Amino acid sequence: MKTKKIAVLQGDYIGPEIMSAGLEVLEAARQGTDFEYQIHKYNFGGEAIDKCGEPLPQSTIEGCKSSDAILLSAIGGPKWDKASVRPEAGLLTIRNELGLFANIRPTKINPILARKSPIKEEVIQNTDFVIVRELTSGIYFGTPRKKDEHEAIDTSSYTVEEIERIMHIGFEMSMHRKKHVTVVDKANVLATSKLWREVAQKMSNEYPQVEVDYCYVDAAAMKIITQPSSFDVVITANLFGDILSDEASVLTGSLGTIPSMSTGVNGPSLYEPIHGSAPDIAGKGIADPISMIQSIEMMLRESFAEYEIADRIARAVEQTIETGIVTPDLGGKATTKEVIEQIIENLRG
Ligand SMILES: NC(=O)C1=CN([C@@H]2O[C@H](COP(=O)(O)OP(=O)(O)OC[C@H]3O[C@@H](n4cnc5c(N)ncnc54)[C@H](O)[C@@H]3O)[C@@H](O)[C@H]2O)C=CC1
Ligand SMILES: CC(C)CC(=O)C(=O)O
Ligand SMILES: [Mg+2]
Repeated sequence: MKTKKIAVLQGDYIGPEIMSAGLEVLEAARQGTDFEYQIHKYNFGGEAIDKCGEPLPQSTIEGCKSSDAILLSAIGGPKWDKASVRPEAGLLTIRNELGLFANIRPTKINPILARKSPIKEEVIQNTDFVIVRELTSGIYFGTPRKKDEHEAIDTSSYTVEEIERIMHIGFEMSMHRKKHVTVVDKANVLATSKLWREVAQKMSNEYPQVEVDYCYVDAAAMKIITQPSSFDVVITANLFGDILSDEASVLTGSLGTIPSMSTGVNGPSLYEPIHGSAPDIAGKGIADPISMIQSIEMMLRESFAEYEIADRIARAVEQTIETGIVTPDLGGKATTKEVIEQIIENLRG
């Protein structure tokens, strides 16, 4: 079997802490199997600004393009908030450079974690949906963009082609799930959202088996909390998907547990937690590593078809949560290191 090349962007603040935790679990899980990989680390984000003067050096783009998959933890933080080019700009550019237009963010309730959720168990039970977020267009990429002392402008723009390709991913995904798509937009106000609906309505004719409904983003924000099990595949624009996925993470107990995959037409996919670099807890040894570990699990399934290793990781994480060895975001007292040690012990079980 060919050795897989994994590009690693370890990020800022808690980034390196959760990345090394995740890689330890990957190494423990693949032992005794024929899955071979090589890690190649590249400078990215704030770390790259410090070392190379820019958040996304060309060598990082090239290294990522030549890899089989990319692992990213999280970038940014107060150290670079006043930088002329912030780490976040590097994140947007890498998504664009690699053509990663679809960001898949799952929200699935684990019965053990359900007890940690601030939402009532009877409300969240049976929740299992994915947010399919458009990732390389919309207001995060709009021009003109302007800010001076008197005025600031952001522009949101979508073409039919950009909407069609993300709709296609979402509809296809629904065919392997409950065949239910919810298109989330603000079509009562925004021109881009009106176009989203038109494209969605046309595409729904190609998928007669799929039940499609439409929901304004403000109502969707409410329904995610009150009726989360009513969703299957949520297809939405860049900004709305960013916000709704952080909201959805509350259902599972913590933002620190949610992975994601960003994918495009060709080239490697990128796997990363949905959260940021959590500067408030960096260096304390208490960052929840589960989001990073689940991102690695997702990589094993989606990029490498290593289902057996991925399943073993999933079970080891679940067993660890069951024994109550969890970090403070999930109401526990364990450190990142203790969580990892327990997961590895379960893997060796
Ligand atoms: N993909 C990326 O790299 C992203 C980067 N960011 C950047 O991260 C920086 C911090 O942003 P914030 O708004 O504070 O969002 P954040 O997601 O970093 O943190 C929000 C809250 O969640 C907690 N949290 C996040 N991940 C956790 C984990 N694994 N374990 C335990 N608790 C966790 C944090 O401690 C904090 O209280 C900013 O510079 C922001 O731009 C934000 C989102 C995504
Ligand atoms: C920091 C932003 C550019 C990205 C973000 O919040 C996200 O992708 O979840
Ligand atoms: Mg976000």
